[in-house]
Amino acid sequence: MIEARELTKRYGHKAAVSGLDFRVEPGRVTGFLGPNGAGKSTTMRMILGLDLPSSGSVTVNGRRYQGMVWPLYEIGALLDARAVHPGRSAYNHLHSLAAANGIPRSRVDVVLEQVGLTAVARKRVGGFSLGMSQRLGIAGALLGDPGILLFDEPVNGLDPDGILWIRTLMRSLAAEGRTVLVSSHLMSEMALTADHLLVIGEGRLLADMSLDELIARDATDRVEVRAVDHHRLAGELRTLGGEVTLEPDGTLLVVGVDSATIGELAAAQGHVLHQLRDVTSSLEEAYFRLTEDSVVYRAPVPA
Ligand SMILES: Nc1ncnc2c1ncn2[C@@H]1O[C@H](COP(=O)(O)OP(=O)(O)OP(=O)(O)O)[C@@H](O)[C@H]1O
Repeated sequence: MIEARELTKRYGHKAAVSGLDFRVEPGRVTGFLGPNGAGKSTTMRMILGLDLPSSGSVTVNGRRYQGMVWPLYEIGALLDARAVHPGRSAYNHLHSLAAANGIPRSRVDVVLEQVGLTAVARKRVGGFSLGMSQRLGIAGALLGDPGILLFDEPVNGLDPDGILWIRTLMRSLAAEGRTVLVSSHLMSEMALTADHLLVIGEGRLLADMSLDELIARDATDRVEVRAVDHHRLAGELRTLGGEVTLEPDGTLLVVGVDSATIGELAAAQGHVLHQLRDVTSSLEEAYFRLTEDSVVYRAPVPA
């Protein structure tokens, strides 16, 4: 388990992370979300002892990372997959990591097999594709067979096969009872991978809840209707108390009247419908609404 208490990091006058309180529990994948500059990497670096908190604390299995004798047995991390000496082979890279951390050499073959790099183990890392480098980074994280794993943007730049592989790996690590914390900007991927979410904005905790709860909290039940005479139908739905938005393509978005009622009204009034469907909120929509006030870097939307 990872536990942060009032975790704060200031750079000069600016707080990158402000009073974060959270627990990352075992047995599930916890997604770590937030806009650019929200403080995700800074938090991960503090968990791993690469940065010291200005105040507050963060512990791994109840202890600070700096106090661990052999940390790779407790927590493994993928932060920057390209941060590997390019002239080394995958095998040598993992072997030296194992040797420096008191991990038996036999684990190197095990993790190479686990990430599918056995066939290229003797090749120079400098010639690896991004996907192969990510796999090597993950092999390094798994080397000590730790109970806690941290992945910073693990699917960045990966092809669909690579993304599916990482998703499956994370789910199986969590199913084995491990603690898995993963940051990502890909909402559709997070919706498929994470059970629980921590959302931060401008260094502050915005949400700490299950994926289902976050989506349900934001949900506004809407119905999408396409009708031949959409202007007449829109008027009739407004008379029923519906809030109706007319999209440029003629689609009506209706809040406040359910799809069964709309279907019955359409039949009674002789409307020809081309579409009638319930729309549920996605994680992406819930995320946008949650973080809209804390986006630091925002470009103007093209007209
Ligand atoms: N070494 C540093 N010195 C000064 N400011 C820093 C340093 N590291 C991070 N920051 C600032 O702290 C804030 C949080 O940055 P951080 O990289 O943790 O965000 P992030 O959520 O990981 O962003 P991204 O999604 O873009 O990776 C940013 O405003 C960043 O500019």
